[in-house]
Amino acid sequence: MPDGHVLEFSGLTKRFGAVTAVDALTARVEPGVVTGFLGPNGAGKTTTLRMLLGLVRASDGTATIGGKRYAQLTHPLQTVGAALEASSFHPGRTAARHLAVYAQAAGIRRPRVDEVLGQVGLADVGGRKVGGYSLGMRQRLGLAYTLLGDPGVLVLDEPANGLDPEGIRWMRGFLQALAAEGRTVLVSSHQLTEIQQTAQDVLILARGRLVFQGSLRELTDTDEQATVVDAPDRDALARALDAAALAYQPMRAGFVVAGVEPVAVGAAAAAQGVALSALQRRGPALEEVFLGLVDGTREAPSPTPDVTASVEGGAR
Ligand SMILES: Nc1ncnc2c1ncn2[C@@H]1O[C@H](COP(=O)(O)OP(=O)(O)OP(=O)(O)O)[C@@H](O)[C@H]1O
Repeated sequence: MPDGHVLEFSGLTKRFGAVTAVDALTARVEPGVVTGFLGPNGAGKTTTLRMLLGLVRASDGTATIGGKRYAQLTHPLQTVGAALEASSFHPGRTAARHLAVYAQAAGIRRPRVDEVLGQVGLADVGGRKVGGYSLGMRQRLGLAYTLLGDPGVLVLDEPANGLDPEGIRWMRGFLQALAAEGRTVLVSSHQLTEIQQTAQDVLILARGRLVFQGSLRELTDTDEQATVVDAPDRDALARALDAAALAYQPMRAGFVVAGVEPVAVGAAAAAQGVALSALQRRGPALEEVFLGLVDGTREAPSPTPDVTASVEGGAR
């Protein structure tokens, strides 16, 4: 099994004239998990990936794969498989022929072509000309190309573009399986919803700057917790909350009590003998946090508080 490598960006900067497309990006991408590279259109994701792959020269800083710049890799296709958005395939060539050309150039044995076509679900159509491929089939072909050298690192730009819901589900499972094998998988997207169910970690870029790096779980681990509580007798519940001086907002799913833990809300209800039908903690919606970070109205969540660290440390 190929080893994943750490991807490291250090002060990475790219200026196009007056435009700073990527601004002092410092981040690490670890093997073994799918990492989402998120940001709105124009945030600088593609430019970052192009610098990582040696396609664009950085104005400043470095981007390395296992400690080496792309140009220093002895066997690039066997180390990192990359599919950037505009992967172009000659329409008059078959998918198998395309892959065979790349395989030969990289010293990869020919049977590998059929293997990767099978892996991405194109085994039956590998002999067809790419000109007749749907966008989703081209995406799969792009992925097949990245897998040719059985690399430990995969870098994919918007791989779900053009896929139907079934294709998106397939891609999700496929990328997670590759990461579970120990590979490094970096996937860019401008849509949180696309990444949400695939990635464990995320880097979020806005206007060329890193606004968040961490796990998706940490992203919503903010102070904006609330408790949602409900009871068959809502009037009695309202009286119990009033008696405990807890402010609440009636919603369809129950009452939302902002900034109060479920245990305190449950105790208030119990004190008045009110039976509950629901009691749960609610964090801010992920989408809300993402958009706030991107438009600058929200700060990145602070590092996990000490109390959580010691609980987790104690459990180990
Ligand atoms: N070759 C170039 N010359 C001049 N400006 C460029 C060039 N390439 C990118 N830019 C600019 O750099 C910024 C970042 O673009 P980039 O394509 O990296 O963003 P992105 O996050 O990948 O967006 P998208 O999701 O739309 O691809 C944009 O303002 C873009 O116009």
